[in-house]
Parts: sequence; C-alpha cells; structure tokens
Amino acid sequence: MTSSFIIRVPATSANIGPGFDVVGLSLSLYLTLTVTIGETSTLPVITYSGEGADEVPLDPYRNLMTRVALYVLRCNGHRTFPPDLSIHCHNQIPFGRGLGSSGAAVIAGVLLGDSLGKLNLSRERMLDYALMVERHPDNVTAALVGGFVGSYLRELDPQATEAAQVPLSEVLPEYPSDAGEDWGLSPPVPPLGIGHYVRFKWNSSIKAVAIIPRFELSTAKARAVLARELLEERSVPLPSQVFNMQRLAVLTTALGQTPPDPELIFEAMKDRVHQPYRKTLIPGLPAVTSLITPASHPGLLGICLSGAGPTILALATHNFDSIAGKIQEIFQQEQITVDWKILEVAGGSTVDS
Ligand SMILES: Nc1ncnc2c1ncn2[C@@H]1O[C@H](COP(=O)(O)OP(=O)(O)OP(=O)(O)O)[C@@H](O)[C@H]1O
Ligand SMILES: N[C@@H](CCO)C(=O)O
Repeated sequence: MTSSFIIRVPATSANIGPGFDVVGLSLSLYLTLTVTIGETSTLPVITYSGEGADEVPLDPYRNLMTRVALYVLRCNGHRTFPPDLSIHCHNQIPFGRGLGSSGAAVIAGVLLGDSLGKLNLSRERMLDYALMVERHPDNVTAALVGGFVGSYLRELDPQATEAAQVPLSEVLPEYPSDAGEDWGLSPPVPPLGIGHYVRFKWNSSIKAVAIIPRFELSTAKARAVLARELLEERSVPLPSQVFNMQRLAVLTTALGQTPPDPELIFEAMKDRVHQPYRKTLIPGLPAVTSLITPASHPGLLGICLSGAGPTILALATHNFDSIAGKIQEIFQQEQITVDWKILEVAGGSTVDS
C-alpha cells in the first residue's frame, strides 16, 4: 500500500534593504515536494520539474534537500531513508537569484526528515536544524514561519557555540554512495534554541515586484565580496551601521501601517552595509536604486536588492507594470535581460497528506 504527503515551502527575500542577515519576507513562489512511500526501490527516487530541473543532482546523497533530510533523520536515531521512497519536486524558485532557493531546499529537507522519521519536531527545533546548515537566519526563518520576519542568532554558552559552529562538512558530509548504511560518526546534533524570531505586521495592499535578471549569482560569491570588504576585517564604519539601524527600526513598523507612507518607506529601504559592495556583481544596481522614486513612479514604496541578488525587489501598491518596465529598461542598458513577477507575501511552509 502506498501513502503520500505534500510539502510546500515559499520563496523568500532577505534583507529588504537595511536588514542584512536580519529580516526576511516569504513570497508566493513555491518549492513543492510530493512524497510517496511504497513504490518499490532501494534508494529514494528523486524527480524534478520547473526551475533548476536541468542542474540539480538527483542522487539523494548529493541533493541538498535530501542531504538535509538525512541529517535530521540521523540525528534522531534513523540510520538512513525509509525504503520505497519517491520524491517529486516541482520548483518555482529560480536558483541563485536572491529568492531564497537554498533556504527553501533546506526547510523542505528539515520537514521531509521530520515527516519521514515521524519526529514531531517543534518549529523552533526545526529552525535549529536549518540553522546548522544555512547559518544566516533571515531566509530559513521566513520560509518556515511565513510573513515579514525578524530574527537573530542567540548568544549560546561556549559549549553550545562550538556545537553550532561545527564545519558544514560534518553536518552534511559527502556520503560515499557505496558505503551502505555505515557512515561512521554520528552527525552533530544542533544545540537547543539557536535562533529566535518575531513576525512583523504587513499591510496586505503591498505587493512585491521581483525583477529577476537572467543570470545566477551564488550567495557564496556575493558574501565573498562582503567578506573581503567588511566581514573579516570587521570594518563596517559606524556611521553606516547607524544609517542602517535607524532605517531598519522604522521599516519594520512602516510596512504594517495603513496607509503605507511612500516617503517614509522609500528612505527606510536604503542600505549602506551590503548593497554598495555588491554593485560590482550587479551592473545597473546603483541606477535602479537611485533613478526610480515614488515621485517618478506613484505606487512605488521602496526598492532594494533581494537577498544576495541579482534580483531587485520593488515594494508597491499599484503601477507594477510601469515600475518593472523602468527597471527592465535600466538593465537592458547593461545588456541584461530580466523576467519579472508580481508576488504576494506568503504564509509559512506546510505539510499536508
Ligand atoms: N530545490 C532545490 N533542491 C536542491 N538544491 C537546491 C534547490 N534549490 C537550491 N538549491 C541549491 O542551492 C543553490 C543556490 O543557492 P544560493 O544560496 O547560491 O542562492 P539562493 O538561495 O537562490 O539566493 P539567496 O540566498 O540570495 O536568496 C543552487 O545552485 C542549488 O545547489
Ligand atoms: N542575508 C543574506 C541573504 C542571502 O540570501 C545575504 O545577503 O548574503
């Protein structure tokens, strides 16, 4: 007899301007997994359709989502996947564009491990597992709980800090495909309560226009620019930090107010901590964030880089076509082709039978 269930995880946009590694917004593009148990095969069979189908590994020991599921299972006393498992993924979230595709895959993996192992993990515990893999909380938290979310990584005691910082290669090892079920060492179990979050109000008249360039930019590469410039030297100038904190404090309330105030939000979505350093990777970014304003395009509330880019996120209440058209025109001048979509703020991840 076969049984099946469906996991659905939304896309996310992190940062929203000044909230680097702090805020995330879930958006109405989805990674959907249809999981069936009872179709005879020894290894899980994975199939994909939609975004990334031509590049994603289908080997369950190489695929990010199933590797995360295996990590969760192994931390909870299950040596491997249950037999006779097949997973079909339909993916609407483009890879490496700043719309949280890896965060969605990580959350899908945690939910898959939880369901297959009948673990009944709480949302907080699920977040711990996700944070052992993707170590900035903004995308994974918004993908799990949905909405406009702020999060931080808790200060843990020294032992827990060490446990939460084990190399990623120990959390998600390269499983030798011929090693059967004997993979040696137990995986590092996450300490309790790595991250905390809160959901902010969101005015439902605000939509997110995602303008998506047709090139990929890996988060690792977009963070490496920052690492060189800032993170390793810990040299974010204090005035830039204050600039961002002032704006973030206002933004988290301003996006929930009725009616939304374009002047307040446009200024509150500016950033001096990450976007200036990423402009070398995204031609057109400075022009997009400076030439289009609520005065030139009524309905526009604010513009920022989505996550690590290259997608641009414009928040607006109306006039979506003309805002997207102008951003498309700026990218065209840089010989970059874009696609664009009007997205709603989504609910959190779901598992349904
Ligand atoms: N559904 C998926 N299944 C398996 N692997 C995935 C899936 N989605 C994304 N990935 C992996 O994650 C990589 C993209 O992650 P990356 O962090 O670079 O970008 P992103 O998450 O799309 O953008 P951002 O973090 O800026 O929002 C893909 O190249 C792929 O290896
Ligand atoms: N806060 C992260 C999000 C990546 O999706 C960054 O900007 O690098």
